[in-house]
Amino acid sequence: MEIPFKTKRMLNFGDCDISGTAYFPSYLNILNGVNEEFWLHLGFPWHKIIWEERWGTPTVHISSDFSSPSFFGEELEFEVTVQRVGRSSVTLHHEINCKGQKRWSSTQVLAASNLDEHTSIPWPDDVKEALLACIQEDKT
Ligand SMILES: CC(C)(COP(=O)(O)OP(=O)(O)OC[C@H]1O[C@@H](n2cnc3c(N)ncnc32)[C@H](O)[C@@H]1OP(=O)(O)O)[C@@H](O)C(=O)NCCC(=O)NCCSC(=O)c1ccc(O)cc1
Repeated sequence: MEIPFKTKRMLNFGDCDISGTAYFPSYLNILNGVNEEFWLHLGFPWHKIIWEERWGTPTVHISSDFSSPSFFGEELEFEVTVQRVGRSSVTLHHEINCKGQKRWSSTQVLAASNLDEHTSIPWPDDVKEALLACIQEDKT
């Protein structure tokens, strides 16, 4: 996986208001799709960990700053940086740019959670190792 993880998303009709300006609830849904893709590339696809292993990564904190508007038909570039790995949490930072301009950013904390008991669990060893490798290998 490229570190930091990068991917792109086009702003579709359903992501925007009637003026064609991106709508922030859609941004969060798009961001969740980017997270899902990040976990897939990390080696832990959500359909496997949720259905086969019964743990997930619910968001316990998220904050966002929106600096410039985005519009219908634009392609947003997402960059995901792992900032911190705790016992059961990981802090991800997302930078979202388009055409060389910063559009928004978000800092998000996910916590590994047992999906039957709804309590946090320590990261499985291989997951923690993969997350820590993202910090160590990030040269930016
Ligand atoms: C995740 C929880 C089960 C964890 O509860 P607890 O067992 O009491 O956890 P802890 O207090 O141990 O906290 C776990 C870690 O998160 C950290 N944490 C908890 N809250 C916060 C906040 N607000 N900020 C920062 N860090 C936090 C905490 O410091 C722990 O970090 P470590 O030291 O690294 O272990 C519980 O907080 C919860 O269910 N919260 C609600 C989550 C939710 O509804 N999120 C919104 C939408 S759901 C969602 O996004 C999603 C659901 C399912 C999926 O598979 C994927 C995504």
